[in-house]
Amino acid sequence: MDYDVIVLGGGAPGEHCAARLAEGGKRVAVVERERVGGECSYWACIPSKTLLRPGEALAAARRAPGAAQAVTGPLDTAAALAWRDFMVSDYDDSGAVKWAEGEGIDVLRGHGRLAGHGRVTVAGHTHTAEHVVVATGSDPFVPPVPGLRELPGFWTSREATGMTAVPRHLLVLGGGPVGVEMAQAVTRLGGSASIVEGMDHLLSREPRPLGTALGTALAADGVGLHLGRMASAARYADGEFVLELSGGELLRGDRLLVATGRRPRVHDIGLETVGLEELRLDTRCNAREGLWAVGDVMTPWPLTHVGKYQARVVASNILGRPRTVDYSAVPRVTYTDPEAAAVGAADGPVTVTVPLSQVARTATYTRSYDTEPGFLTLVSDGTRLTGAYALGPAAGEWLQQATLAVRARVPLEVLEDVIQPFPTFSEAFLEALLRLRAAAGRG
Ligand SMILES: Cc1cc2nc3c(=O)[nH]c(=O)nc-3n(C[C@H](O)[C@H](O)[C@H](O)COP(=O)(O)OP(=O)(O)OC[C@H]3O[C@@H](n4cnc5c(N)ncnc54)[C@H](O)[C@@H]3O)c2cc1C
Ligand SMILES: NC(=O)c1ccc[n+]([C@@H]2O[C@H](COP(=O)([O-])OP(=O)(O)OC[C@H]3O[C@@H](n4cnc5c(N)ncnc54)[C@H](O)[C@@H]3O)[C@@H](O)[C@H]2O)c1
Repeated sequence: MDYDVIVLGGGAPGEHCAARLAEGGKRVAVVERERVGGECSYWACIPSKTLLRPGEALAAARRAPGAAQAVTGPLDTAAALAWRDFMVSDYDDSGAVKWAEGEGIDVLRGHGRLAGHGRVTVAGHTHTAEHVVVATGSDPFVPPVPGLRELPGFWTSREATGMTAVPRHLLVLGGGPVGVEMAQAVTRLGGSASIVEGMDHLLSREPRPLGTALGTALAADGVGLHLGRMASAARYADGEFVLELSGGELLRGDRLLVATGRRPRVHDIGLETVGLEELRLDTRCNAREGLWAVGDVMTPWPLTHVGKYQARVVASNILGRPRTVDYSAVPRVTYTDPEAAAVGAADGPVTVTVPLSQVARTATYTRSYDTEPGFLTLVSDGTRLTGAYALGPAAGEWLQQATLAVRARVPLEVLEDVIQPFPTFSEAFLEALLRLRAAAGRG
């Protein structure tokens, strides 16, 4: 055997799996055909969060009397884009490769393909290993809207996160996390944006109240919202992209971002050579003897932290410590301002909502504390927390106590006995838990 484990795909989950295995004493190689670090590092999480941050910082200052008066000039777009370039290492993965080598991981450059059990062919050479971990990620999905797939020059998330100039008006097809984050980034970097979303609320995978409240916040930023609308045609005319909506309305923009979801990258990876027509995993993320998968290629939630979680589960199993995945408490955060965060179940027998305006932190955070959308919803089966979601400043940070509570199955009585610091957004849990216990008939 050349290796104990070959990881096919060097995105964040693949890297993470390889590092855990190398730490555990395994001989590991990662196969990567593009850049070590994958989508997240260069064209997804990192650049999108970096592009959102200048607008968020500026808006926070403008909401705080005293700081607002110090904001006298426009946002420096060139500096914001240069920060993005720095954060993606100018699209150069030599730092990531150096890191991998430092961990004792071999990087095999080129397109990898399974060539039978425990065999992976890269650049004409076949390498052998006891285990193979498929971590090939996902590609953007472009829907079959008439004219769209043939349209030259439309953006997917790669071009949007890599923008070298801010669009005057960005048309966004799809109101999921990619669409809403990029629409707000563009709007706050000095452009404008409209979102067309087929469902009747943004963030269609999340609870309706969360997507609806985010819509209110984005509309206040000036983002145009066309909800419950499908594009019936797309074209380029007179120097502009044109989206025709069901009902005949026309939207125009100098750029078009298609953000309508992603599909697993399973094309030409040789699944048939190991007798598989498709990847199906058990709760250990195992497809068959010696074949595992992590990350977007096979996941209930295509998120970096979920892929890295799967990676830890797989590494643990390969290292002889049996472990299975538990998806009951998957945290999701959309990094708009305000943030939209959710974990666990969207609905349950007992559900309560409290507005953020009633916690003292909100009033110390912004002068417009009672007019901005913000809330915390808790979902329970009557004895434990089974889900939670929130919209508000840094909601992705303070909602994580709900992630722990759901995952650890903390009884409501214990949660209510938790001391929350004053004044924090976390104090919203106090009132919400009181109401939850009353609603569950246990107050
Ligand atoms: C705009 C955007 C923003 C996002 N923001 C967030 C966020 O804030 N937080 C979050 O948790 N998630 C976010 N995501 C999702 C996150 O980017 C993905 O979940 C994550 O990148 C998946 O990692 P992966 O390793 O499975 O796939 P990838 O990152 O795509 O990595 C797979 C790697 O495998 C390589 N590869 C594929 N096939 C082969 C082959 N046959 N041979 C050799 N190499 C191959 C590819 O080149 C790639 O480098 C975002 C996604 C987008 C599009
Ligand atoms: N902050 C984050 O964690 C973050 C940020 C960006 C992306 N991501 C991940 O990347 C993945 C891809 O994101 P995404 O936003 O592209 O996908 P998505 O599947 O989450 O959202 C796509 C949206 O497009 C809509 N849609 C699909 N076809 C349409 C059509 N023809 N017309 C109008 N609307 C249509 C869907 O209803 C859906 O709301 C997500 O699953 C998410 O997990 C995460």
